Amino acid sequence: MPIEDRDDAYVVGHALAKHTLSRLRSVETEQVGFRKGLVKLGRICGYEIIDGAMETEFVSITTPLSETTGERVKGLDDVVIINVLRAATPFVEGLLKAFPRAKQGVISAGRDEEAGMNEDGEFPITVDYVKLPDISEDDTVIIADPMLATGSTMVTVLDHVLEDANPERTLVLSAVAGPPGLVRVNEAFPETDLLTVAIDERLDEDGFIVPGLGDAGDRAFRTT
Ligand SMILES: O=P(O)(O)OC[C@H]1O[C@H](OP(=O)(O)OP(=O)(O)O)[C@H](O)[C@@H]1O
Ligand SMILES: O=c1cc[nH]c(=O)[nH]1
Ligand SMILES: [Mg+2]
Repeated sequence: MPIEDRDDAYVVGHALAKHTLSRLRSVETEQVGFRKGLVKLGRICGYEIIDGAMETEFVSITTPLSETTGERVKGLDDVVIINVLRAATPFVEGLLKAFPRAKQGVISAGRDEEAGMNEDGEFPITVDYVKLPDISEDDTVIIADPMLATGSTMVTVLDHVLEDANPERTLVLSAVAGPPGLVRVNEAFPETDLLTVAIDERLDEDGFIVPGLGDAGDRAFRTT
């Protein structure tokens, strides 16, 4: 199934993506299964991005027997993947199976859970480390973070990534998105495309996505 265009996001409709996300959601899936699931989901999403958002071109090929025409994906070398530490790490490992030659950037950005959500539904975000590659005007930038909840983290990340860059396309890839995060990122960065595997119902009073899958970082890294 292709990527579906909803009003506020594109949704990955691949059956294996939904299957894998359902395993991730289950409270019975422990650390190793959870981490492997995020890797697998990243790989599937990467293939879906190629299938749904990238063009192919015809190329001449010589097989051991004859000349023929084949197809290659255009722009595979012009991809930048940004890992939002920490929960995106296994997700990015999977994405790299689809884009093995991507340039990579890392941003450590986290919600200040102790401060909590303010009355506008935003978290203060602490940014500890930013290391980005050069981003050119031909590049497709994929910012990976499995959870898009209030959008506070992603807006901060996009501020950093797009501060000095004007890539051809910017994609925010999540596994699960909450409606407030989609609205916030769309308002702040209307040119950015949001792609997710599921759009969930709501956020709870602590800013967690419901039904969601809990705290992705804690589940993947076995912290509490
Ligand atoms: O949309 P938001 O409300 O900003 O929430 C989403 C953020 O929360 C999680 O990270 P967290 O701050 O828990 O850091 P971690 O990856 O280190 O656990 C998640 O990986 C996102 O980065
Ligand atoms: O539900 C949520 C919200 C933010 N971060 C998570 O890991 N899970
Ligand atoms: Mg976390």
